[in-house]
Amino acid sequence: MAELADRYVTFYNGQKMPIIGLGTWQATDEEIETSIDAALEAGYRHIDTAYVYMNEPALGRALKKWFDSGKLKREDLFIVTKLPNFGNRPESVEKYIKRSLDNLQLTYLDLYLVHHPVGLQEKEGEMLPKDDSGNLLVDKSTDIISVWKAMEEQVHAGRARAIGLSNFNVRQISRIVESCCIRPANVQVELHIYCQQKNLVSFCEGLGITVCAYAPLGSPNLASFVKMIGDNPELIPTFSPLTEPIVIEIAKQHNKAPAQVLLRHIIQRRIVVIPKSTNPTRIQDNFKIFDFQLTTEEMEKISSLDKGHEGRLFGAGMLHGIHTHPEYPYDGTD
Ligand SMILES: NC(=O)C1=CN([C@@H]2O[C@H](COP(=O)(O)OP(=O)(O)OC[C@H]3O[C@@H](n4cnc5c(N)ncnc54)[C@H](OP(=O)(O)O)[C@@H]3O)[C@@H](O)[C@H]2O)C=CC1
Ligand SMILES: O=C1CO[C@H](CO)[C@@H](O)[C@@H]1O
Repeated sequence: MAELADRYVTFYNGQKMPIIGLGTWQATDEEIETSIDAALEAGYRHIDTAYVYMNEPALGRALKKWFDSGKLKREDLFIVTKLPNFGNRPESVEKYIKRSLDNLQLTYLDLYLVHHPVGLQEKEGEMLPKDDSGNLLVDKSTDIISVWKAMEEQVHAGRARAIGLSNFNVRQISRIVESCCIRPANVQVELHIYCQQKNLVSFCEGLGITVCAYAPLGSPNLASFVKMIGDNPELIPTFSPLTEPIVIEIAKQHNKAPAQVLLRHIIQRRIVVIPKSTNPTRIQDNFKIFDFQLTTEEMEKISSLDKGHEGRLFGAGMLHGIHTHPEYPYDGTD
């Protein structure tokens, strides 16, 4: 059994974030209810969503059911959601956090993240506002510093216990840290065996900022999403962490599944993971990562699989037009 301390990371303000949470991107309303039930029964206490995933209302209903049953209390859970790109304006932050809280039927969030440094224009009801040529409607006037000030106000107002950033690069995090009153508590970025974010992780560690890994299994459904939004799935790299031979070999040694080794490798680096699944068996399996340990040699073997920025799946190949924004974060450097 894992020590209790192994199951959390601790923010600089003392708040504890469960080191594994359930990802919910692409989960439909119907899937949310069964996956939340399966996850909470399996022991998950941390759920990751976002305004743009459009499943906050279903998640809110599922959570209410658990609270009403008396099986769990609000303070037992760690709920994360995110400010949409089209809310990246200081005057929009309060509006969107209030909408998320209403959707989730909650009075506070444990962590509220700026989803992305790139601001988009607002087109009511559209999650990815685009022009007639299919280019994202970027808003080049985004001022990430003033957006952050508005995020800080959400902590003062009691709507968020902690605030953080997602998809920001090291230089952007550094700009926020230099001018902030409340430091980001957590930074959520793409992180898996081929994109290990070694520089960003050590930069954040040095500042006492925790890191959360999205797409820890390599987001195997990404190409179908890219096709669905009208982008070219052929531009998405075909890396597949789940079928990496070194991972399969290590998994056999431990009598574990490749997904469990991928997740274990990340939490052993003291990084939070949020694997998404709507399949109850996989939800349970993904949580069974506290009863084995990778050896130093195994950690090193997996560490050597890193491709740095080349290993990124969520890059310029998707969201046509996003790279024209001055805050586009993935230019191949830190
Ligand atoms: N901040 C950001 O910009 C982003 C945040 N995120 C967050 O991170 C979460 C995780 O990332 P995501 O992109 O979903 O990708 P993941 O790497 O978590 O992969 C999820 C996919 O893997 C499948 N899967 C889950 N468990 C297993 C298993 N044990 N074996 C084999 N396949 C499995 C799932 O299918 P099935 O459901 O059928 O099990 C699903 O298709 C998101 O859900 C979201 O909450 C994600 C992307 C960007
Ligand atoms: O969380 C996310 C999942 O992927 C989507 C497409 O890029 C984004 O909305 C967002 O980054």
